[in-house]
Amino acid sequence: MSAVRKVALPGRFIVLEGLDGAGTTTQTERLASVLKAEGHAVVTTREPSDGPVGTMLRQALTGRLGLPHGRGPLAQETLALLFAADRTDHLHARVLPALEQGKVVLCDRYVLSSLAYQGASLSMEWVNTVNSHAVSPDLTLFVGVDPQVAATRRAVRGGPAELFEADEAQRRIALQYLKAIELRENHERIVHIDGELSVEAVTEACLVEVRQVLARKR
Ligand SMILES: Nc1ncnc2c1ncn2[C@@H]1O[C@H](COP(=O)(O)OP(=O)(O)O)[C@@H](O)[C@H]1O
Ligand SMILES: Cc1cn([C@H]2C[C@H](O)[C@@H](COP(=O)(O)OP(=O)(O)O)O2)c(=O)[nH]c1=O
Repeated sequence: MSAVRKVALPGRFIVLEGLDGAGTTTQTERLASVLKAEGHAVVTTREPSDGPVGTMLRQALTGRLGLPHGRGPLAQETLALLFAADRTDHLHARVLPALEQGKVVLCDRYVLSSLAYQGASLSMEWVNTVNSHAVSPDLTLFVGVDPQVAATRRAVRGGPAELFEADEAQRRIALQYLKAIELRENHERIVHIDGELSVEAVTEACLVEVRQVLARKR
C-alpha cells in the first residue's frame, strides 16, 4: 500500500517541522502575517490539533492523561495511533475545507513529526503505514537546529516540560527526522532551512520556498 496520498486542491498546504524549540510556532505566525499582508487567504493551524483527539493528546503530553494507577504515560503505540487519528480528523475538519476554498494552510507539524517522534521508539515503516491516509503537503519546511540550541530556546521560552522534551530524547528525534526526510523526500517536497539563523533570516529563507509553491500552477 502506498504511504503517500496526493490531492490537487486549489489551495496550498505548507507544513513546518522541527525539534521542540526549533522555532516553528514563531515562523508559522511570521509567514502568515507576511502572506496575509500580500493579500493571500491564510489559515494557520497545528498538530496536535485543537479538535477532540488533539485535545486528548495534549493532555497525554502534559501528563494529565496516562495509564491507570499512576503507571506512567500512554503506550507509544497508543500515542502513535492517536496522532494518526487526530491527523485524519484535522484534515477533514479544517485543512481540506480550507484547501478546497483556495486558501494557504500553514500547519505547525504533520506526518514528519510522527515519523520522527513515534519512529524513535516504534517501527518507522509502521508509523508511515498508519499515516497513509494523510494527504501530502505541497511543501514541508524542516527548520533544523542542533538539539542543544533547541534546548536553550525551550529554557528561555519557559513553560512546563512535555513528554518528549528530555535532552536525550530530542537528540534521538533529531536523527529520526533525517531518516524520516530520507523516507519521504522522493515523494514530496521537503526543504531543510537553517533554523540557527536569526528569526528574520529564517523567515526570509522560508519565504523563498513558499513563493515558489504559490507561483506553481496546478
Ligand atoms: N531563529 C531564532 N533565533 C533565536 N530565537 C528564536 C528563533 N526562533 C524562535 N526563537 C525563540 O525560541 C523559542 C522557541 O520558539 P518557538 O517558535 O516557540 O519553537 P517551537 O514552536 O518550534 O517549539 C521562543 O522563545 C522564540 O522566541
Ligand atoms: C504532530 C505530532 C507531535 N508530536 C509531539 C511533538 C511535540 O513534542 C508535541 C507537540 O507539542 P507542542 O506543544 O505543539 O510543541 P512545540 O510548540 O514545541 O512544537 O507533540 C509527536 O510526537 N507526534 C506527532 O505526530
